[in-house]
Amino acid sequence: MNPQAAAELPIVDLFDENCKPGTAAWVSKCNDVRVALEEYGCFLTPYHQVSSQLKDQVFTSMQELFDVPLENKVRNTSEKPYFGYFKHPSIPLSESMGIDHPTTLDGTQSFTRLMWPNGNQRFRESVHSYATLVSQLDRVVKKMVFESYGVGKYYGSHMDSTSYLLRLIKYRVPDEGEEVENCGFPHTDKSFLTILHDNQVAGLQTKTKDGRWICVEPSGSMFIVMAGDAFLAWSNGRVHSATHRVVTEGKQTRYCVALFSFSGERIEAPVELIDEAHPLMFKPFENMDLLRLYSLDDLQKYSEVFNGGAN
Ligand SMILES: O=C(O)CCC(=O)C(=O)O
Ligand SMILES: [Fe+2]
Repeated sequence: MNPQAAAELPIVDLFDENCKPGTAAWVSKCNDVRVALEEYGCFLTPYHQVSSQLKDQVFTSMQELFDVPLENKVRNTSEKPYFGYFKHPSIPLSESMGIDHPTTLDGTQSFTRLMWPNGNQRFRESVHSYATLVSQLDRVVKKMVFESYGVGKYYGSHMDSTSYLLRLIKYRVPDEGEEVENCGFPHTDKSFLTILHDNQVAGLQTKTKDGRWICVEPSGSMFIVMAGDAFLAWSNGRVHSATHRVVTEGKQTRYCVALFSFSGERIEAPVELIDEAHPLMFKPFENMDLLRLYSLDDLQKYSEVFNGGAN
């Protein structure tokens, strides 16, 4: 069945005027955010703190970035999977690069130096401002969900331990005559939360709980907030982590900026979220271990471990 182009995903405006922490409007908004994440695993939100000008700068900078020579791109390495330059035969149209700690000047500076040894101030500044602003959206969403579950007391230490990865992703147009099987690599994110924004070229699809694929409208003025598997585990299975994929039409290049947040604390459901109706679903684990476990690079290694492989 073809995916539906449904305006079905919830839209939650987190920053409307009346919505200040402590007010009834805030409590009701927290509820909307929580319910959206429980039902769909994602929602759309307008976020005007990132100006149109800044978005344009980021996407223009991304075009420049993917034009740097491959020998520069491959300098973007990391011991953490998906934090570096990534291109995989199973997703032939896409390549991505990762900026670790993008909300710090050091993080954006060292990445920029790898790509442009003589510097590229416009790139560094726009990416740093973008990541900083979007990380504030990440904070608000989590504050709302934690409060909505009545466990706001864990929010501070959770955020203190949180780290970010900014992944810049390109989906190219296939070359003439190039046959590609574009099945879009369905997956769930291993992050706690992911916030996506694209250059208004469609492609993202998410799977509903009842198994239907729906096309997410190109983001435009909206940002897509999506829960990852770590959030699901922390919430003891209440938050849904939606399977999603990117299937582009192949007529225009799609760029997507994804801010992933990872918890530095052990992922462990708060005791308040465990009861008879909700017995503990997951043993405590480290967010980064989850990422490593599922990385494409490491699947081979782990399948050997699981199969008891001797070598
Ligand atoms: O390009 C997109 O919209 C989504 C990318 C994505 O799902 C990911 O990088 O995990
Ligand atoms: Fe994803």
